[in-house]
Amino acid sequence: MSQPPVAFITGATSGFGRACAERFAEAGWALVLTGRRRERLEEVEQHLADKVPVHIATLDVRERDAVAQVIDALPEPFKAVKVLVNNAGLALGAGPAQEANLDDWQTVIDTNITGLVNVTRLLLPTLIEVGRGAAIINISSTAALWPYPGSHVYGASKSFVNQFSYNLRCDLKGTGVRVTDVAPGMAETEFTLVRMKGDQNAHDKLYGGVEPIQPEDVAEQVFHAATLPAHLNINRLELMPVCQSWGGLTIDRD
Ligand SMILES: NC(=O)C1=CN([C@@H]2O[C@H](COP(=O)(O)OP(=O)(O)OC[C@H]3O[C@@H](n4cnc5c(N)ncnc54)[C@H](OP(=O)(O)O)[C@@H]3O)[C@@H](O)[C@H]2O)C=CC1
Ligand SMILES: O=CCS(=O)(=O)O
Repeated sequence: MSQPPVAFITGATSGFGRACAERFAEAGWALVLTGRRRERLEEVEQHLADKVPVHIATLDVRERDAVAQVIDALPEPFKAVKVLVNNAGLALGAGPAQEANLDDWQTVIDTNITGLVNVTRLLLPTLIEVGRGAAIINISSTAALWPYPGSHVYGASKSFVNQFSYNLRCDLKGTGVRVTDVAPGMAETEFTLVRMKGDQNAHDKLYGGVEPIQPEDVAEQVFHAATLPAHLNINRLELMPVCQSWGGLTIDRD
């Protein structure tokens, strides 16, 4: 009997990553689920393991050696990763750049840029070996392209993800490996709780009285992009809730 295809998802303990795990499981994919919170990984595993093969690995994507170890130690049925969902990421703080905490900036850069690069580079040989039909789905953000006050390093880190995705496509030409940059706008996950360091009021205020994107909405788009016919590549997929649009430029007057 043939093995199910394997999806490797970073940040599968919450939000988009967890919803992606559920979406791929629904379609019968085997899952490699990673994140820092072990108990959350176990919870997701428990929820999905009666449907599909699941391998969990506690992993901080910032740690290159740990990423290499997790990939090297993948059990046989999980080795041939066909889809990588680079989802792990965060923002920290929402105040102006001049008030930002430099350690927070470093964490955002290390996670959203270095972490994503670590996982991508170390899985590229596998993805290339799988070849036609393989896919890298990178979660960037509307903040990659649309500036707003307080986005500073977060938005810039997502611009990196966007351009890295395009540049990967250039280098992967001829390998069959697709690359898609998925750029969601405002979505209700643990993102704001993390960004605002546990401030539940900030979470409730942002998502109250509107209809934000839900994790399942993003998972559906990720799954769609990852399972297109093998000759097709969505380069960038930007997604907003209907309640969100642009505010225009601002002017500082005397
Ligand atoms: N919510 C939103 O409005 C939007 C979010 N995004 C992006 O989507 C992605 C997912 O965020 P979202 O689901 O919203 O937020 P959540 O906070 O719900 O999920 C973030 C996930 O990233 C993981 N993570 C964070 N840091 C690390 C790390 N160093 N190593 C490994 N895993 C890590 C967390 O797992 P753990 O803590 O267990 O390690 C968690 O599973 C992020 O890249 C975010 O920037 C993009 C556009 C909009
Ligand atoms: O990436 C997250 C969306 S936003 O908070 O930057 O608008």
